Amino acid sequence: MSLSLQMLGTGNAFAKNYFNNNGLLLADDYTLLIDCGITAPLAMHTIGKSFRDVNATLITHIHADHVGGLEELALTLKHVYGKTMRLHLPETLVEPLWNNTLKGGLYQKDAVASLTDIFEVKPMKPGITYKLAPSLTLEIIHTPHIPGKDSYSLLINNEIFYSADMTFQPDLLIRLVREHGIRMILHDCQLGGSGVVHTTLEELMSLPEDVRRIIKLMHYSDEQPQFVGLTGEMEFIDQHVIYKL
Ligand SMILES: O=c1ccn([C@@H]2O[C@@H]3COP(=O)(O)O[C@H]3[C@H]2O)c(=O)[nH]1
Ligand SMILES: [Zn+2]
Ligand SMILES: [Zn+2]
Repeated sequence: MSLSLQMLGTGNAFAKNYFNNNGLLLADDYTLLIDCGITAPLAMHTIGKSFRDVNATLITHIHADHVGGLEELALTLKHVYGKTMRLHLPETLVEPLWNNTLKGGLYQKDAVASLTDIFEVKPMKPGITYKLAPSLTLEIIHTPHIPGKDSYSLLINNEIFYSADMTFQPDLLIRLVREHGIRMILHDCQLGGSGVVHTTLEELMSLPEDVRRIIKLMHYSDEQPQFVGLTGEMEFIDQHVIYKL
């Protein structure tokens, strides 16, 4: 069994030197796109891949750096390739993703009036393990981000935690490592300021050593090069590099 991750981008919502924090999870010959932000179509083009190469897409929450590329994805697949993308997403996001984000661009009288008319929708509930492919299972965990905006982190194969955008949750992280045996944490990382809607580097640095040791940092600002070497045991992941998980 082979599991790898290639981030299409590792930047935060306002980064200009990095694409949006979206990733390709490669489980043997199955590819899952985790989030599809505004820059995802260009990032895919940059690494020489097409949305046709993706078996399914998963959405963590509704912010443009995570869903802004879905209109292009859906229209390209439908009108250029005659395909439909399988879309895994928390059930609470199905209605707002359509009504608040995609309807404006994708609605078509008598043809496309809901998310299920343009995607193969697979709603998910927290606490249930979903088998997406022979060597890939996924569970969603509701994690705090912005008041009133549902956001969900991921448990991959019951051994890797992939954070959505989230505020600092030390108890969850410690529990995942010490009680659940998680062996890797991919975490969003705000390099400066206070962690109002994201987790800051300073907060992650305050975690115990056994937790820090398995953290990889993503969703960072253009200031990232100034922080290389200043993150303790935690390493930045680079966009487009394929990491064996
Ligand atoms: O109360 C708020 C709400 C939002 N924001 C910014 O908007 C961005 C939206 O995408 P993001 O979730 O990746 O990051 C968010 C932040 O950079 C913020 O700083 N404070
Ligand atoms: Zn984001
Ligand atoms: Zn967000």
